Parts: sequence; structure tokens; C-alpha cells
Amino acid sequence: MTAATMQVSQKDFEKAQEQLKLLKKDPGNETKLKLYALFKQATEGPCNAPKPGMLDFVKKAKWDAWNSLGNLSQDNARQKYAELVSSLVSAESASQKKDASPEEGRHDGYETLIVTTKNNITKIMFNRPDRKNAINHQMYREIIKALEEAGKNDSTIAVITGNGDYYSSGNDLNNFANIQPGEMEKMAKDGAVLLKDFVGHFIDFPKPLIAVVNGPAIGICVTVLGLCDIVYASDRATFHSPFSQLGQSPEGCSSYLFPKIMGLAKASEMLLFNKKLTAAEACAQGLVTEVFPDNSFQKEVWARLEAYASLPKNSLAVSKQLLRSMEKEKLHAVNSKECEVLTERWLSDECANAIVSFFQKKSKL
Ligand SMILES: CCCCCC/C=C/C(=O)SCCNC(=O)CCNC(=O)[C@H](O)C(C)(C)COP(=O)(O)OP(=O)(O)OC[C@H]1O[C@@H](n2cnc3c(N)ncnc32)[C@H](O)[C@@H]1OP(=O)(O)O
Repeated sequence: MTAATMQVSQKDFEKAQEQLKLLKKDPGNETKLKLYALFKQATEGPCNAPKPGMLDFVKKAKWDAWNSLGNLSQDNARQKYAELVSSLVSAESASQKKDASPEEGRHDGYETLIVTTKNNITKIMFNRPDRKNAINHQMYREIIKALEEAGKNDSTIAVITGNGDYYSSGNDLNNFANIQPGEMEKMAKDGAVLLKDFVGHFIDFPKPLIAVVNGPAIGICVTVLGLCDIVYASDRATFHSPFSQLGQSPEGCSSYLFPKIMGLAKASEMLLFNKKLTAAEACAQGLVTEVFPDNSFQKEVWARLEAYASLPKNSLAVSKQLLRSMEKEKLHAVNSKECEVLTERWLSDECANAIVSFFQKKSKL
């Protein structure tokens, strides 16, 4: 080795020591031992320390690592140390770049959702996990936009799911907060227009629409399940539509579809008496297509959906439309009626008291 290389190597060695301190991720014990051994070899030469006792595990491991370098020269040890640090720095910066780069196929322009198209599937993921994916006004509008995009793009199927531990806790009750007395009627009317449009987009969705219910589901996100073509649920999911508890009334065409799906008595337990169903109960009553163990839920469901999404796209679309077309007009009429009734409910004392009670409970915690 020439004097010039030795100089560079010494400089690199010092730089590497500084770079090592800046690493954010622990490189792991094996690498740390290698670094330790190379550092000792580079600064002190071959191992000259007495061998530690068998039970002094840490010192023994360090000694073994240093001793294993034998007669490696100090220059070579410095060089190898610098190379190892450099590889750790490169790996960390590559993984940071990967984390920062947008998810493959991710659609722009959404704040409350993550929308992606991959493997012929457009995935619409509720993304307010810290609010249990409660649906605020912006999110209603973004879901409408995402359904419009998914209906027109090249994907074969669309999937709705939730990010985090909840599927969705339904309507964000803040949609009813901070409304001045004189603005109540406007709030109710605007809310009904938005809701009708939202549910209308589920009724008219032209391709297979699949709900992947990853956790508890409440309110509006339960009722529109009747408008989805398939509902897969984790065994951690629950289904709750506490409308009378909230002084409200059913929406999402559930007043018509739930009795058709599960029979009038079971639908009444859910929609009138706030009965919360487990995933197994919802499956037995026909609202859920199949339940999967939570620990294999994502793997099993997405493998199945990818297989479905490789089927002929146009055949699936026309068949879905055939299955739904007889009911479409009826469903739009039901949607209009439900929104009309809800407009009145939102102006009722029963509803106002329930909302106040939710916020009072929160403020007491
Ligand atoms: C255009 C309008 C259309 C309206 C359509 C009609 C729709 C009707 C419905 O959807 S009715 C259903 C409404 N939803 C609820 O009543 C659920 C209310 N939330 C809860 O009961 C609980 O938060 C919970 C059971 C979902 C979760 O309980 P827990 O595990 O104890 O978590 P937290 O309560 O601490 O939740 C964390 C954080 O999120 C806030 N949050 C959760 N859900 C909602 C919600 N739906 N609206 C507003 N905020 C919600 C919760 O308050 C916590 O906030 P904090 O950290 O305290 O600030």
C-alpha cells in the first residue's frame, strides 16, 4: 500500500467514525461486533488482550471478533471499517428514500384517503386512523371523487377498507358541532344533499365494489355495505348502527336492503334497537360474505381479490350492472326518502341531545 492510499484510508477511517454516529438505525449485534473488531485492529493492531472467561458473554464475543482478525494489517482494518460504515450509510439512505417515495400507483389529491391502483384493483382506504376513520365532510367528498375515478379507470374491481384498527366509526360527529342556532336548517339541508350524493355513488358504481372490513364499523359505513357486492370481514370487526341512540334514522338504503338481506326482525334489531353484531353474526345474517381470522386477514383477502381482479373486466362490469339494475330506481327512491327523514331528525331535540352527550362524555375523560 502506498503512502497516499494510507493517508486516504486514515482520513476515511476518521470520517467513517463520524458517519457511524449519525446512523439512525441500530445496525444489529453482528455488525456492531465486526465494527468493534475492525476498530480495535485498526487502532491497536492484532488482539493482545487476555481471553475473557466463558461466562463473560459480551466481553468474550468482542474478544472473539477482534481475535478472529488475526494478523490483518492496521491499514487494511481501517479500510475495511470505512467500507463497512459506508455500506451501512448507503443502505440506510436507500431505505429512507424508499419510505419517502410515494406508494406505487398512488392517486394524487386526497387528504383523508389513500387511493391506489395496482394489479387491476383500485383501493380506497379511509385514512384518519387517529379519529377511528370517522367520516368528515371532506372525506365524504373525497370518497365520492374516488368512486368516480375508480368507476372510470382501468381497474377491474374497487375495494374500500380502513387504515388502522377501525374500518370506520361512521359519520364524524363534529359535522354537527359548532353550528349556530340560525344555521341548523342549512346544516341539515346541506348534509342531506351531501349524503344523498354519497350514497348515490354507491348505488351507481359500475364495477364490482368490495368492502374489506378490517375492524369495527359504525353507522353510515355499515349501512352502505348493503350496496357493496362482496363484504369480507376480519373476525375483529363488529357492525353497529346506533341510529335511535343518536336520535337519527337509517341511511345508505339500509331501511330497504337490510330487511331484504337479513329478514325484517334481524334488521329491526340492528336498525331500531342498536344491536351490535359480531363478524360471525353479520355473516350468518348475510351482511358479510366471509369472515377471516385477523392474523391472516390481509394476506388471504388480498390474494383472493387479486385472483378476482384478473377475470375479464367487461364481463364483470356488465354482470354486476345486471345484478343491480332491477333495483337501481328503487334504491335511488329509498335514498331520497331516507335523506328527507334524516333532515328532520337532525333538527330534532333527540339528535341534538345525543350529540351533546357524546361531546360531554369526551370532555369528562
Ligand atoms: C353529511 C352527513 C351525513 C350523515 C350521515 C348519517 C350517519 C350516521 C352515522 O354514521 S351514526 C354513527 C356515528 N358514529 C358514532 O356514534 C361513533 C362515535 N364514536 C365512538 O363511540 C367512539 O369514539 C368509538 C367507539 C368509535 C371508539 O372509542 P375508543 O376506542 O374509546 O376511542 P376514542 O373514543 O378515544 O376515539 C379516538 C378519537 O376519535 C374520535 N372519534 C372517534 N369516532 C368519532 C366520530 N364518529 N366522530 C367524531 N369523533 C370521533 C374520538 O372522539 C377520540 O377523539 P379525542 O382523542 O377524544 O379527541
